[in-house]
Amino acid sequence: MDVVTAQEMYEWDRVAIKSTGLDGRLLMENAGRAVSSDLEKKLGTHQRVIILIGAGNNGGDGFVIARTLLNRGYSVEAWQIVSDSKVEGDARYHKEIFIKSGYTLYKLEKTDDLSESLKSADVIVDAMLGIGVKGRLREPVKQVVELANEQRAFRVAVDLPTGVPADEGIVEFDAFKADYTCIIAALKMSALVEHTRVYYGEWKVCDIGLPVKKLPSPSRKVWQREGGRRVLPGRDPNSHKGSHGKALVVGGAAHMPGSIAMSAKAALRSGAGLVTIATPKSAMNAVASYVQEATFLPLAEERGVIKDSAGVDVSAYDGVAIGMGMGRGQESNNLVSHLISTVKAPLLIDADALYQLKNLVGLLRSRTYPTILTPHPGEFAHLVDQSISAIVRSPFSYSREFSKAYGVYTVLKGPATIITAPDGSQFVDLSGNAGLAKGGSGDVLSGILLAMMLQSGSITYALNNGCMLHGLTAEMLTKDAHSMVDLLATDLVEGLTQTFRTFSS
Ligand SMILES: NC(=O)C1=CN([C@@H]2O[C@H](COP(=O)(O)OP(=O)(O)OC[C@H]3O[C@@H](n4cnc5c(N)ncnc54)[C@H](O)[C@@H]3O)[C@@H](O)[C@H]2O)[C@@H](O)CC1
Ligand SMILES: [K+]
Repeated sequence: MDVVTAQEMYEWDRVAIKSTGLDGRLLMENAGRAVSSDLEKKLGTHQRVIILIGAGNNGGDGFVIARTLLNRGYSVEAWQIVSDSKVEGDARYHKEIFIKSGYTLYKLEKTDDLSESLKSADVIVDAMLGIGVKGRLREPVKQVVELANEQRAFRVAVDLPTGVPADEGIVEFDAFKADYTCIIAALKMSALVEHTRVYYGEWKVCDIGLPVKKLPSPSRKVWQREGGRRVLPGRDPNSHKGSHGKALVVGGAAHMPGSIAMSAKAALRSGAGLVTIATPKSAMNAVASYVQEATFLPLAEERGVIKDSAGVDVSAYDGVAIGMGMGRGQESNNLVSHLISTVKAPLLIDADALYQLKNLVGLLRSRTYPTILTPHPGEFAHLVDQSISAIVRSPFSYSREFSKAYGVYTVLKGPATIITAPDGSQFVDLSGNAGLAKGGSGDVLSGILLAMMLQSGSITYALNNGCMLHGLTAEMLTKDAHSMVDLLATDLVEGLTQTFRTFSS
């Protein structure tokens, strides 16, 4: 599923019309019908529907929806909220068909009249503005949006909620608050960004018959379960432990043995052949009691945390992850820079090692093997010297810029996790739920990602699938055994068993 900006959507529209001769009015008819059919699944036959229609093509979709639902016998009032002279082009064409079909068009003259109608509505459909919105809402749209938001009716947006920008990064806006959004043709970027996604409610993308083969690819996609399943690494019947990769996880401290232990166990549960844990000697017993299958590489320590361990030999491993529960003291800085310079295999940098990376970021460019960073927005903000709110408002551009500048894979974690490759191509993983918002989930993810990389020819597929397996496990566990409140990271490690049994079969 592609994710587009407003500009990319307009380009799709242009290419579709130019390359095939499809008429814009036909696309509008398709859009309106697709939305109507989707909406019908949510409508009771006696429910009163009010459709709010604006001046542009989003309003044009509204005329088609109103006509289609009225033709199908629903109780619909269509309200044009702008003056007649503003309705032009394809929207005007569909307005005329609506009127010639014998239906009444209500026009906004006194807000009180619309207000009365809205009060008795069961469903309010917003076809006022779509991807063409510019800046804060102007009157009369602003007032109508405020009125609609006050009602108890079920609110449905067409394409995107009026006022919400299609792109990331725009902070000042007023918007229709939808319970459900029927998105036209392609998912808009703002549906995945924290401060705008809340306005969409639940959503679905409706197909309007664009010529898929002809459309330019936006190089930004949602990673989907079926695609993921197809590229999940299998288990060769003749394989042995060496066939599935030797992993090294580096981190832990005497007062924080849990993180590295969970990463190691998650890596084993995700199919790594052998896992070695490099940790201070004083943390080893605690870690070993949780992961009996791992071997150990004791590291020099001072007061329970890793001390300068620059000499540690990492040549024997097929993949390395560093940072989980390591602590942020300067002592481990040399170790991080040593691994960046010497690991001749995929190197995943997480948690406290991301913190250390700030002074070492220039070294990343010299790596010839894949480097993977797995920050949450706070860690990423620290790394790139931005505020957390700047990152969560523009996660796509910040992670793309960073990945391209330093030649690394960035896994920016969140409700929509964005996985960016060094060439700037991006995938979004939407699996998981709020049960994951707890200490330790990230450690488990690092272990899964490391194991997936050992077993897959493609780092991107490994990361996408690793994020998805992690999220699916949370979803599965909170469906039966757990709630989102009590779910623990160790539950995720154990839950991987069922995810692999069901997802990879
Ligand atoms: N393939 C496509 O791209 C298709 C797009 N369609 C629809 O067309 C929409 C885009 O149409 P348009 O480009 O006409 O744009 P919109 O319909 O989103 O908005 C344009 C109108 O909004 C007004 N406007 C902009 N900012 C405003 C503000 N802050 N306050 C008040 N009024 C404001 C403009 O004056 C203009 O009249 C899509 O969202 C979708 O609903 C569909 O008709 C089908 C095909
Ligand atoms: K809309």
